[in-house]
Amino acid sequence: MTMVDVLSTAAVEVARRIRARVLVFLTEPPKETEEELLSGTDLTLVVVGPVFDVKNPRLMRLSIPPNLDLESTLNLVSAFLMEQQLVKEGESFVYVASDALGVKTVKKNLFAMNGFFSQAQSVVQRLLEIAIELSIEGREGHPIGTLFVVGDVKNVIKHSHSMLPNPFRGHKINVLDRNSKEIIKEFAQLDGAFIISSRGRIVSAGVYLEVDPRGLNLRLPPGLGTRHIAAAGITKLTKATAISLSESGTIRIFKNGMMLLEYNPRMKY
Ligand SMILES: Nc1ncnc2c1ncn2[C@@H]1O[C@H](COP(=O)(O)OP(=O)(O)OP(=O)(O)O)[C@@H](O)[C@H]1O
Repeated sequence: MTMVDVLSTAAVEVARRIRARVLVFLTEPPKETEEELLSGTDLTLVVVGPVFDVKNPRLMRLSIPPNLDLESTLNLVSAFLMEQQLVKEGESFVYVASDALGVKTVKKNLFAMNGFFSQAQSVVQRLLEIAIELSIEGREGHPIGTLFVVGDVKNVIKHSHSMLPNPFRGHKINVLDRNSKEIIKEFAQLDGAFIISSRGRIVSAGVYLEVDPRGLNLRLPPGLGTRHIAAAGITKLTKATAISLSESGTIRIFKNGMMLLEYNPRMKY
């Protein structure tokens, strides 16, 4: 019997006792657990893995950035479960990792819009992962804010201008390449936005987005400043997705002028 087998059996028992409705695997579950669960209990099984799939509503695969710390992973799983109405605020779910078993109670102040998790492609996920690290770590002891605009590069460029010579010109740096992370974090200290292709190539940084919010009918939470208006606005003007990191540590993802996710890794959820 492997460790995951042992933990899985215990997790089913814990779920039964605390009346949890969802069991989350942060690691590949044993095949028998899947079968046993789907026949013997009314638990929903969510497996965090590389593909998103809701074909079987009692056995879901959820794709979130793979290299997050446990707390951020569980927070994003919570957002997904709330979005799917699988748990309500105050309810708990049981999770199994490769060497741990735990219970997480879901709080309400994490916002994810319907469909976010099914849409987020790998480039957006990767930037979310980098934004989470930047939010937690800051840079040289200071909190920093930044903005990534992904996809529809031609149209994004039409609505922007460079504030400095493009440091990425002539370099083929891709956000999906593990080695690019430190470079991105370093250039995130520049004013302005990164422009990134839908395949992950960094086209430029230090870009000012020319967005006039009048007439765009953006529906944003109150109190957001110019970075966030530009982030939401560019996604209304183009087909791009924007990932903003506020100096306060909050990460927001926008598409079609709407906010799809709001998460602050520095906060306790
Ligand atoms: N149109 C824009 N295009 C690109 N970057 C922008 C734009 N507007 C603002 N920024 C960037 O956002 C930074 C912060 O601006 P501001 O404080 O108004 O935004 P904010 O939305 O309140 O963000 P934060 O929550 O981080 O303070 C600016 O210094 C600039 O680097």
